[in-house]
Amino acid sequence: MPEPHPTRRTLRLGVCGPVGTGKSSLIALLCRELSAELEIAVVTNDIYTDEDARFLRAAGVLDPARIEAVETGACPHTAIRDDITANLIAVEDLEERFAPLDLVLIESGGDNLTATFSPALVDAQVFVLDVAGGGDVARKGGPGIERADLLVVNKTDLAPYVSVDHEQMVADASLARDGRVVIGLSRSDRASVNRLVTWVRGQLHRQRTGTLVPADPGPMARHSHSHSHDHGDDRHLTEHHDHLPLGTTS
Ligand SMILES: Nc1nc2c(ncn2[C@@H]2O[C@H](COP(=O)(O)OP(=O)(O)OP(=O)(O)O)[C@@H](O)[C@H]2O)c(=O)[nH]1
Repeated sequence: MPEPHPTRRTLRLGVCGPVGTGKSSLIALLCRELSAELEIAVVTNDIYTDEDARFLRAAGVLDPARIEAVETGACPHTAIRDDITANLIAVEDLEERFAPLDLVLIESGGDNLTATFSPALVDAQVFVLDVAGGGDVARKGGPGIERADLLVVNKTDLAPYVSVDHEQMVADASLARDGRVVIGLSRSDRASVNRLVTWVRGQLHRQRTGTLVPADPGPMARHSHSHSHDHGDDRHLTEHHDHLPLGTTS
């Protein structure tokens, strides 16, 4: 009878955030930095294509067979939070084919500020913003910004070109996060890359020692809608949860 693989649970790490903030680049960076010491695989999510998977395969940072693409066909958050089946199958397939894996990185399709991973899919999650999205984004809140395990304020090297004070942005984010970790990151700033890599190693250590408990950043924040009714100008304010992005009204 073949010997079973030793049971070393893979760390499943989610990376999400708005379109173009640098999620694929951050994953490529982590593969480059850690693939000599860790067995890594990647799952990407795109709405209509396998663009992110192709970008990562072309980056040459990992054996292309270790990169699987999920085509969500719908809003990216549905596949990482509402119905995670396709992602779980992709992760489990990689874990079986390349056992024992240390780390599976799961990239969400670019979404809005409300998207977060289900804790049933990932052990820990990173939310990525970038300075080019504006210095005020970190103050806008939402579950990812406020409660993801790590918030990255990316592309700090671009800050002078878009008139953003990235240190202030990191300070605003830290305030919104009640002490949870924030890293100002640029792929060209070695010290910031080291901080990111150290954080990932820390998660791996916590997972292996059984102290990493997947935390749900939660659904989008409570918000209110005013509804006008037919009876005169009587207006009712209803507070509830739904799937609209923050700041939109129905
Ligand atoms: N200057 C600078 N540019 C960066 C950095 N990281 C990523 N970029 C650039 O930002 C752009 C978007 O990066 P991606 O990694 O494709 O972003 P993404 O979040 O995966 O994009 P989507 O999957 O489309 O949501 C690319 O042109 C990257 O080269 C950085 O640290 N500094």
